[in-house]
Amino acid sequence: MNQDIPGLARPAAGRRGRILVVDDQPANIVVAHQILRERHDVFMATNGEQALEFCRATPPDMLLLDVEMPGLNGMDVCRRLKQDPATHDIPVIFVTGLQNPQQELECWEAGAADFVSKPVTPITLLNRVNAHLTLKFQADQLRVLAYHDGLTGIANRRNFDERLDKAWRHCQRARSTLALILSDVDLFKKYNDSCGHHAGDECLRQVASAIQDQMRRPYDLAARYGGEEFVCLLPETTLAGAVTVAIKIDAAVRALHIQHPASSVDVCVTLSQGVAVIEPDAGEDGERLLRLADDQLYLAKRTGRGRVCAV
Ligand SMILES: Nc1nc2c(ncn2[C@@H]2O[C@H](COP(=O)(O)OP(=O)(O)OP(=O)(O)O)[C@@H](O)[C@H]2O)c(=O)[nH]1
Repeated sequence: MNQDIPGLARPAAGRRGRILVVDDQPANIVVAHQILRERHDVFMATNGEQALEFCRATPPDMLLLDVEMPGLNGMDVCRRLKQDPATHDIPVIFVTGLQNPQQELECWEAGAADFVSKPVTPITLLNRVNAHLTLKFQADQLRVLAYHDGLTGIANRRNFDERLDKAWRHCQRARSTLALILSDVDLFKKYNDSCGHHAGDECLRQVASAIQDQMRRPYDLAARYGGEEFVCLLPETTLAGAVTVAIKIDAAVRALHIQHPASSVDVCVTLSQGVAVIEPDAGEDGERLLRLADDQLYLAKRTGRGRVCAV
């Protein structure tokens, strides 16, 4: 039905948005729902606390936020969303009944993406929502590209560096251990030379996926560390636990049965792995953990490859 409305912009990236409509007057929510429901999934909250709870639990793609509400008003809600890294990228469109420049200024300062006036004009509301959703989806896509490796699709080095820093501080606070596995494809230069770069790329994709499949806890991270080297970050994990994961990775990669005609280790592709565990200390950072794991990886290479060494 909306397709027939003259002047309607293309729906944002062809995707349905998840839009939270926040208004203390249920009748206003019903109006917004009627306008948006055909193209988007609409959720509702009738006060600020409910809205914040919804955003923390299941962040929507956008908020349509009433300015005047009893309790937490729209500006309070917006400010809190912008302070929380988990919600600060959600665009907020204020729905305002007053033509009040001072209030508008406060909304911009609170982090508004845009305004619409009550009573809302359906075509204007839809176009504003679509325009901001398009920007939001593009920003989401850029973030995925910036934090993931283009060849294998798993986390990239930047992603790992940031997560290592967070995991370090978390384990320091929790007085728990932080484990790290460095995994390097054995004799990969020879693999490329004998099978070709295209096969080399495909091999890295399969190895990455096999490693990723072994990450079973929500805070575990597998990343491509560089070339043919991968890293797994395992917060709150003991040495024994990390070695178990490394052995599973070893088995999963061998089970791929990728023929390596130039390997002196096995007939198929294998990994050398170094495992290290540390109880993070104040005044240090993840570099030491990386160095410890790298020493073990070097030991695995030197003592025959296709094995796990741990400290
Ligand atoms: N196909 C492909 N090759 C890559 C990629 N990144 C790195 N390489 C290759 O990986 C090879 C790594 O070689 P080396 O560092 O000498 O290590 P190795 O041959 O695996 O030997 P060991 O580590 O001692 O077992 C180099 O030839 C790189 O060109 C990639 O994205 N695709």
